[in-house]
Amino acid sequence: MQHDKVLILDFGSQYTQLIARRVRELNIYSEIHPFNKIPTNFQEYKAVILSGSPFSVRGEQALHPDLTNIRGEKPLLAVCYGAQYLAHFSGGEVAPSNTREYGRAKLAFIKENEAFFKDINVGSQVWMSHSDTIKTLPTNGVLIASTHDVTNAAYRIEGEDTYAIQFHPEVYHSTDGKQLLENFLVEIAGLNQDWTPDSFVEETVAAIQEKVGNDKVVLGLSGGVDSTVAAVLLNKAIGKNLYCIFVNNGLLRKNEFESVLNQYEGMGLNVKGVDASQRFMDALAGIEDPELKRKAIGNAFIEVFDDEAHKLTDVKWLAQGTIYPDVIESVSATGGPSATIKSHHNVGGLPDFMKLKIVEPLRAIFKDEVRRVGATLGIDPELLGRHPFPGPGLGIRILGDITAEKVRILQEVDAIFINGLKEWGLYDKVWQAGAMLLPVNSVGVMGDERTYEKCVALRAVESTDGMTADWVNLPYEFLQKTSNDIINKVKGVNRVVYDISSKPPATIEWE
Ligand SMILES: Nc1ncnc2c1ncn2[C@@H]1O[C@H](COP(=O)(O)OP(=O)(O)OP(=O)(O)O)[C@@H](O)[C@H]1O
Ligand SMILES: O=c1[nH]c(=O)c2[nH+]cn([C@@H]3O[C@H](COP(=O)(O)O)[C@@H](O)[C@H]3O)c2[nH]1
Ligand SMILES: NC(=O)CC[C@H](N)C(=O)O
Ligand SMILES: [Mg+2]
Repeated sequence: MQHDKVLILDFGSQYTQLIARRVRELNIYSEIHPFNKIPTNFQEYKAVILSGSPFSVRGEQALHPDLTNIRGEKPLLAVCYGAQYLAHFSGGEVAPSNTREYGRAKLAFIKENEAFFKDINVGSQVWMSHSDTIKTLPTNGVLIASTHDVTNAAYRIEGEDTYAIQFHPEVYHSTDGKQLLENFLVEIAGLNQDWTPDSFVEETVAAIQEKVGNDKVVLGLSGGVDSTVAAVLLNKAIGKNLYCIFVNNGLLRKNEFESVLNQYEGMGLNVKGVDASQRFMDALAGIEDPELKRKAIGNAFIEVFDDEAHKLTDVKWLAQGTIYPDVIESVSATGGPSATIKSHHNVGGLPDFMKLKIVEPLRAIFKDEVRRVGATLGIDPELLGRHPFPGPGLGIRILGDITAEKVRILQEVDAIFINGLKEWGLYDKVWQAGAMLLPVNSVGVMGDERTYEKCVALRAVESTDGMTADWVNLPYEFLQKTSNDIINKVKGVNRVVYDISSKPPATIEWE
């Protein structure tokens, strides 16, 4: 079954992913594409949303795509920069506002009988984040809402399904934001709300069967949520033709290789554990730069998969548990205006020599959606509740070069922290937690002796999808106990700090 889908054109706003999520929460499928790369299957999208942007419409670097083939052709919703640019493009005027507006505002005027504002009333709170303002509406523009400070807070274009808003409906602080998106997508654009986890499973299984047919597939299985859900989906689709490979890269958590392999027993998956720790350690020797480390790890993974694929005859596909944020963060919204933050190890693409085609059934969905799909597939809730753990593992939590001794230290520290969270009933309250080994020695005194040893940082965050995150307010008693345990039990560490930075700007992993 084909679902109605929404095209979100990204101008680089930090909130673009949130727009996609809000739309999907309405059970409508949405995709983000860079503003300057309209997909060739444009006709298949039922509605278009223009995102906000860090740029100014008036600036030299302004992003000015041609909207002629979009405006009036498809239902269009323009948000913030999108609304400003739509005005600018269509005969209106944008100017700097007297004060930069950031934060909450209330709708003070709403035009009557507008389907766009169905079930939304004067007084509704909206979230503003802009320093430009729409001074004059575009040709045929009709004012449909204002706040106390912003007259042109929402407008539409007469005779078209074109709507524009200065505020951000995708941000939770816009209390009726979801209703507004629903009004636009369902009332005005007439999209169906039928994209659900059940339908996702059914269609993905069918799509995999059609794509890979009778071919053999190898899958990188990590013990994490994403690859496990991908494996179960593929297993449902192609059964015995799926060969799962779990690589010990020497950068896993303490005892994780063995315990994960045990955990998969009884799930009906065909899993092989491959110990390649030495290969990774050799590849990483002496490398300090985070991006070079990531690349070295990514390459070593590829070599191991290639070797393993050669041991089986006739393998044509490599499957991975890549999810949407991996894709977005690695390739700057697929070549778009946002910056590359870090190269995720699994998104670089495969070298030509491998001749394997890629199958990534979760490539278009977010983490919480992956968990919902996993639940629909009947996967153990404990497994689905596992914190994310990056493919490069402890390799990107040991700042600077990696040695076997540093890995050992960090494994011990991490185990104390994570087991502590479980014992204290805090594990499920935290989205992700881990420890970083800093390239810093500091002075301590232990048993009247001077020590000069390593410092570790603990990090625990709340998040929904890893795109934004906030540090967790863990109880002092817990931090105190954990710090004591680490310093007393892990040789080589004499100082523990707790990371109290949110993302943005501080990413979850330190490298
Ligand atoms: N040790 C590993 N062995 C084999 N494949 C791996 C390993 N680590 C990562 N991968 C591959 O890289 C992909 C991306 O890793 P990532 O950590 O983002 O996902 P995950 O491990 O499946 O889930 P989670 O985010 O919950 O940790 C995985 O889905 C898997 O295909
Ligand atoms: O499979 C992965 N390969 C990688 O290279 C990688 N880098 C970061 N992460 C995970 O992604 C989420 C966001 O991480 P950052 O805030 O550090 O960018 C967090 O959940 C990170 O653990 C990775 N996962
Ligand atoms: N959030 C946005 O899209 C902001 C748009 C533009 N950069 C402004 O400051 O007005
Ligand atoms: Mg993982």
